[in-house]
Amino acid sequence: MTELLTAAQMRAIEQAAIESGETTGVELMERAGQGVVDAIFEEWPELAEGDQERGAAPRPAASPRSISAKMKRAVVLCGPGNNGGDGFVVARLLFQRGWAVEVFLYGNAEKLPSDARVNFERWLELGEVRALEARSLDGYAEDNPNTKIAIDALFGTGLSRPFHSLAGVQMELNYWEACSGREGHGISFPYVVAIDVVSGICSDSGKYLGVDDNPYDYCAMANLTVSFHERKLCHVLHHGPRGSGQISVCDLGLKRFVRVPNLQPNDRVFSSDPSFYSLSKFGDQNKFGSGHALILSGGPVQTGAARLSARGALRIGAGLVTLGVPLAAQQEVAAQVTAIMLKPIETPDDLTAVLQDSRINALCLGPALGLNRARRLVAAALDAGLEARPTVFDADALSAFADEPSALFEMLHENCVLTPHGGEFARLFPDIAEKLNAVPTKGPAYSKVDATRKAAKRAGCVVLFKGAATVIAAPDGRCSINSAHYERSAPWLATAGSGDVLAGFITGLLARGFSPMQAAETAAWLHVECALKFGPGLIAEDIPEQLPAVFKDLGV
Ligand SMILES: NC(=O)C1=CN([C@@H]2O[C@H](COP(=O)(O)OP(=O)(O)OC[C@H]3O[C@@H](n4cnc5c(N)ncnc54)[C@H](O)[C@@H]3O)[C@@H](O)[C@H]2O)[C@@H](O)CC1
Ligand SMILES: Nc1ncnc2c1ncn2[C@@H]1O[C@H](COP(=O)(O)OP(=O)(O)O)[C@@H](O)[C@H]1O
Ligand SMILES: [K+]
Repeated sequence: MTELLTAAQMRAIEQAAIESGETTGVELMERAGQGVVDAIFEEWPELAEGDQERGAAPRPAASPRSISAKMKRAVVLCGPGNNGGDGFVVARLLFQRGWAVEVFLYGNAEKLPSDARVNFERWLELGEVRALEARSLDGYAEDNPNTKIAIDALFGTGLSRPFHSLAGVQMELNYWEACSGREGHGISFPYVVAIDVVSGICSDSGKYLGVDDNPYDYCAMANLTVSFHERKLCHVLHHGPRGSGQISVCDLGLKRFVRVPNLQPNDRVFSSDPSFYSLSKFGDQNKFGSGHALILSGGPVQTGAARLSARGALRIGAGLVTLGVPLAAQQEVAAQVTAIMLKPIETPDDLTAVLQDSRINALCLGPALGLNRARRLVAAALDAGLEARPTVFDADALSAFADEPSALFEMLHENCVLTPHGGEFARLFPDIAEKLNAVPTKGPAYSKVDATRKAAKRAGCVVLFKGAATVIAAPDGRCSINSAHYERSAPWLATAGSGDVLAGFITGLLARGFSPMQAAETAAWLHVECALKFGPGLIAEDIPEQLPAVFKDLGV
């Protein structure tokens, strides 16, 4: 598992490294700038061709007047903090490779923090710094057709309030990002490279601060974002993935400092993957050794969702899977399933009777269950047979409590998992959703991580909040994110019934003995893997059928 850091955690790690005496802020900034340059040439190797080292010796050649039109050009936009400091380092390093580099500063050079100031002065020995104004980039790409790279070093982890003051510059970066790499009308546009965080995005939440509508039309965006040490939360949350382009992480040599005292295990957020948990089956267990999952179905013509869940639970390795079906839907379900078993469950008493079998060790309620049926069955589900039986609540089992979420929370126990999408989340946790959806006016803004942690605490169980970034949190603060972005982008997963399969995956893993947190994390990760395995054209029925191939790839 890799870690996803908040700005405060990153600062604490840097601080610990500097206080240890092993490094200095200036040295870290140099490594950061070098990392950005390395990442640029790794992403676009053709840009490195023909570069000739100028060496480090100061020379006055950077004056715009003495720059040849044939030289590759970079424009570097530096801000008032250390992110700007990284920008000055990048400017110097590109200059030393023989590039024409033009540097703009937003803010007062006198007020730059000390490390950034050092690099500002180093740059001044090589070239000029112009004041960045709203219209500074108007017509820039057209007037300077050899501009290959634009560096966004305006704000990084320190953005604390909305940044609208340079709307013209931000829109130009947005336009360049969209047009770069494409030839059109004889003009080529530079690639936009953001240092650490795309300027305008809050590092902890991934939200463009102060923005409530579509930010992709007018906020700064990047083709490549180069971050340091570990990815930040913004790289996987909210607007962050789309705004960041690709992510490259540069190692600053700080690994030793990750365990600084103020990083408590449950304050940390990880990127979920199944590397910690074994999916293999061992020994000579019989089928009951892998558990028995019960999935409750809705009534006639509403059985498809539960069947998808059941198929998911069986494929992921539950030893037995039974569908609990009302009498009127028995024939319909029986005609559609083979290895999956059926039990008539009409009333709460029927459910209580079935659950006396303690071998049924995982339960799923929700997919197309119907609001009334859900409301009637939940209490029996939580109260019968096995104590604290692992139980997944999805879809209708969540919405059924929209009027009185606390009635549900009072019944839940620590082995439950709630799997809301955005709408269901807002029904169960309206105040939290309101806070999450409000236009953020200052950073760090309230994030999906904050919201899911708070929800898990309130519900007293694991909450898996779905989306392209699925956030999973436990009441004690443990949290991970399953991100379907970048190389794991899986937009085909947003298809009817896909969430039902996920609920089945979690239930199946609970039946196999996974803890609620492990089951949710592993299921969410495998869900995306299945979508990637199948690719475009995926429908919900295909998802469970990819598991054998995914398991094979994993060596399960
Ligand atoms: N601290 C370190 O040792 C290192 C820091 N690094 C870089 O430093 C960055 C963090 O630096 P900082 O903490 O200085 O933060 P930033 O450089 O992101 O900017 C903070 C400054 O911007 C101002 N500001 C915030 N929002 C504003 C707005 N909307 N309009 C105008 N001004 C605004 C703040 O008051 C502060 O002066 C990282 O993202 C990374 O790029 C790297 O060099 C690696 C080493
Ligand atoms: N853009 C996306 N990329 C990847 N996965 C997504 C995306 N949008 C939604 N998902 C995933 O698809 C599933 C949809 O579930 P849900 O909304 O409950 O749908 P349904 O009720 O139709 O089953 C969830 O697992 C969610 O995390
Ligand atoms: K930046």
